[in-house]
Amino acid sequence: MVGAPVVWSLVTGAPAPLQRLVLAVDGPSGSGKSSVSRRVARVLGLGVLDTGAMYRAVTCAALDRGLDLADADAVAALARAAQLEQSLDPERESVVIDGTDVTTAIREPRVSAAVSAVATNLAVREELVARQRAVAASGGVVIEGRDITTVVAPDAPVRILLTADEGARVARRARELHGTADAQALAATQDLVVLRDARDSTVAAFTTAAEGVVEIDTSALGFDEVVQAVLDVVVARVPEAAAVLHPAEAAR
Ligand SMILES: Nc1ncnc2c1ncn2[C@@H]1O[C@H](COP(=O)(O)OP(=O)(O)OP(=O)(O)O)[C@@H](O)[C@H]1O
Ligand SMILES: Nc1ccn([C@H]2C[C@H](O)[C@@H](COP(=O)(O)O)O2)c(=O)n1
Repeated sequence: MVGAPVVWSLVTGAPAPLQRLVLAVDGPSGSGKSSVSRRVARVLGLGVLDTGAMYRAVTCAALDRGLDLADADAVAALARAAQLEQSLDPERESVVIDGTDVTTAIREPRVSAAVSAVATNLAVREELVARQRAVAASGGVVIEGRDITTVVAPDAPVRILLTADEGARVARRARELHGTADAQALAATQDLVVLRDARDSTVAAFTTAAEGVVEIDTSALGFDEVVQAVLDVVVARVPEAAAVLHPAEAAR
């Protein structure tokens, strides 16, 4: 079919050069970075680090301990002391903080509503960025968030900013949360996306691409088309990646 997306699939294990690869992905809420990064990691045989989950885990622990999130020192102390274990396996999402499995809890509305207060705490950011850089140093990973292309891994060989217009992002989130993007669902979702981005953008630049970062506007693209666009950038920047990819024979 003319114009049908060609989706890459993995035919062999990732070659040695990809084991050192860091693919940095940023974007605003609903741009698709978590879902796209997970799929790309699977296809390339890489790990995936969801850095938003780290901010969410600290938020969860702070709320569970009854901390006042406005108490920047107390929350930063918690972040510094926290034992955070996170699966990098794209097939298995798992987040454990100080022995408590918060994989599901970090997605609860109470955490989504509060996480910006933690993500805008500069001392918390310093701690979590250091941990994210340690993962980047090991390589073989897709890292996604808001400041990966600019702060965490500005030297990564592949850096991508996923964008989408506000309407598309709110509609995606509405479908995810309410199963529909009707007027009521859109209204209920608008602030979740727009206000959080406004708060988060006070500490990270994720709306315009920094120099050397490839922007992919996903507004009019389907999920598989975005995955392919990302893989095309990877192959353009790291030609060795082509050795493990071939066009899928049928749409996946
Ligand atoms: N190109 C696309 N077209 C339609 N829906 C998409 C597309 N990409 C992702 N989605 C869907 O949009 C929703 C939001 O995607 P995702 O969670 O990956 O975004 P995100 O950028 O990581 O957002 P956040 O930072 O808020 O977690 C998901 O339900 C996902 O399946
Ligand atoms: N590198 C990052 C990753 C995430 N954040 C903020 C943005 C959100 O408020 C929160 C949770 O992220 P999400 O799971 O919705 O992607 O953490 C950030 O500031 N920097």
